[in-house]
Amino acid sequence: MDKSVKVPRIGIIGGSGLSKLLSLSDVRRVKVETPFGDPSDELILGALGKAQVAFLQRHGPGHQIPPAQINVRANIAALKHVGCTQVLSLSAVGSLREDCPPGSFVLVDQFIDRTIQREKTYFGRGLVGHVPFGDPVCKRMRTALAEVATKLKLTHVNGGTYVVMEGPQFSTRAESNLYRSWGGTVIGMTAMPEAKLAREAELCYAMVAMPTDYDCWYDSHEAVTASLVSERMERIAVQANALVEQVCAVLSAHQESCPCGCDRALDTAIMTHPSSRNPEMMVRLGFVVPRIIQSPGGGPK
Ligand SMILES: CSC[C@H]1O[C@H](OP(=O)(O)O)[C@H](O)[C@@H]1O
Ligand SMILES: Nc1ncnc2[nH]cnc12
Repeated sequence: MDKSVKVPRIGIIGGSGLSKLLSLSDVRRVKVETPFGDPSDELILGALGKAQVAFLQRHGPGHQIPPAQINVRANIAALKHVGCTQVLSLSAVGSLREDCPPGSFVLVDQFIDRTIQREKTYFGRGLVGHVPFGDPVCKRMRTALAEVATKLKLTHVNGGTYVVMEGPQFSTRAESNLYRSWGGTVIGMTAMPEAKLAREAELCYAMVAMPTDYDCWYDSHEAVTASLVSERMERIAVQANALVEQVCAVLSAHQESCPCGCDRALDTAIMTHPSSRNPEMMVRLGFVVPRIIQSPGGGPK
């Protein structure tokens, strides 16, 4: 890999209706091959103001990849490989709460993972690991997002639970009401396993959820359709871009180690004895977390 590609960057994952960043300059596209297969698309490297970023369309060019078939392991591995240390993820969601209307922003701090069909870990037989996940979102990133959202006078809620459903069909009304009774704030199909894999990759991760609809629970509002999601995302794109651009300026100043410990998640994670670790799995994990093989004596035990 060209060395100039690998500088400290902010990874930005764009979801439905957010296929590009409006003010990106010095743009170049790179194809990253990973031991986990191909990411959803080439990464778009560039500068957002003074911040170096890597943008990835989650559903691929022209929205070809459905939520359950996104190769999230490759997406996260590719972002890490080009030097990303923080990942800002954007997702169009249904709102489960009256006070998070379409057009607002929810700075998510928790998830309920209801997905069933997806590859969710870089670990496995021969290399067993369990990362802490009580606080799945990086507090330093979420604080920065809240400050910028306030400065931009965006309607936003700081904190909220994102229920991740399998899809691709939207929920039944009974399910939607069940998720509300669980304390869900928003519902979408893509935040998992993204957040889990970001933690295993020792990346800081934050999720900006953008409600486009009230799912199907709210009788006096239109129930969700894919067309409604696209239409509402078009309306919010300029505000979403402003939030991303301004928060990247703050995130790019995060040079020191993460106070929440996101960048050291593997320190306490690995169960398999060093002499019993599968060498191929170590190499694959090493693509994502190079320190695990670069410093066998000093890296995670
Ligand atoms: C087009 S409606 C359903 C689809 O939109 C959201 O995608 P993303 O999270 O990538 O913005 C939602 O999670 C579903 O995947
Ligand atoms: N109601 C909804 N359910 C799941 N994903 C969504 N994305 C946007 N709206 C959604």
